[in-house]
Amino acid sequence: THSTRPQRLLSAVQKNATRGDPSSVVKAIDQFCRQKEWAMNVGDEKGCILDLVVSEVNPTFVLELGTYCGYSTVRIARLLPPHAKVITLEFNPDFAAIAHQVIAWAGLEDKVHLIVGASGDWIPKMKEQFGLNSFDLVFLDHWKDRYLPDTKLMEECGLLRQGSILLADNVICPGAPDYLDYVRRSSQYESQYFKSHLEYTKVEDGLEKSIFLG
Ligand SMILES: Cc1cc(-c2n[nH]c(CCNC(=O)c3cc(-c4ccc(F)cc4)cc(O)c3O)n2)ccn1
Ligand SMILES: [Mg+2]
Repeated sequence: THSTRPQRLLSAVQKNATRGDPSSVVKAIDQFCRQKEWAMNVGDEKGCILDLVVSEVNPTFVLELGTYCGYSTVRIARLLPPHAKVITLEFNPDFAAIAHQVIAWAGLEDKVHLIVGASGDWIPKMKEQFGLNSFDLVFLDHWKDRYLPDTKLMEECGLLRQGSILLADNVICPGAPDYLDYVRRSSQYESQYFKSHLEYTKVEDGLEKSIFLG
C-alpha cells in the first residue's frame, strides 16, 4: 500500500518534532520539504514574513483559506494570544485529516477550528456559525482563482472591518493577477508587496498585504 505525500509529511513530524512544541513541528516540515519532498506549504522564507504580519496584527480572529497539511495554521496559531482563534478551511478531506493530526501534534487544537469544505459555501455562514463580527486577519492560500471572488464575498458578508488585514500567498506563483489588480487599484485597500520565493525554490513569489480601509 502506497502512502501519500501528506502522510509522509505527517510521519516526518511524528518522528522529528516534539509533541506540544509548535516550532519543532514547523522545523520538521521545512526539513522534510527541503531534504525529501517538495510540498505546497508557505515555507520558511515566506513563513517569516507571515510571522511578522501576525505578530504586528496580534489578531483575535484569523481566517485561513487553504489549510493543506496545517503548516501555516501552526505558524499562525503558535503566535496567538490565549483566547484567539484560527478558523481554517480545507477543501480536500484527505489533506484535512493530515492537518488535524499535525495541529494536534503541535498542541494547538484549542486555538484552531478546522473545517472541510469550500470557501464559497462557508464564508456566508461564518458569522452565524462562530458568533463573530469580523476577521482581524485573513490568510489567503487556497485556489488562486478564488482569491478575488472570496474577497468580494467577505466584503459583502460584512466580515471585514476598518483595519482588517488580508495577506495573500502565491500572488506571483502560481499567481492571482485579478486579485492583485483589484486590491492595488481599489481605494478601499492599501496594499504592499513582500517579494520572496516559491516555497523551497529559487522561483520568484511573494505575499501581498492589504489593509481594508472600510
Ligand atoms: C475553494 C477552496 C479551496 C481550498 C483549498 N484547500 N487547499 C487548497 C490548496 C491551495 N494551494 C495551492 O494550490 C498552492 C499551490 C502551489 C503550487 C503548486 C504547483 C506549482 F508548480 C507551484 C506552486 C503553491 C502554493 O503555495 C499553494 O498554496 N485550497 C479551501 C477552501 N475552498
Ligand atoms: Mg500557498
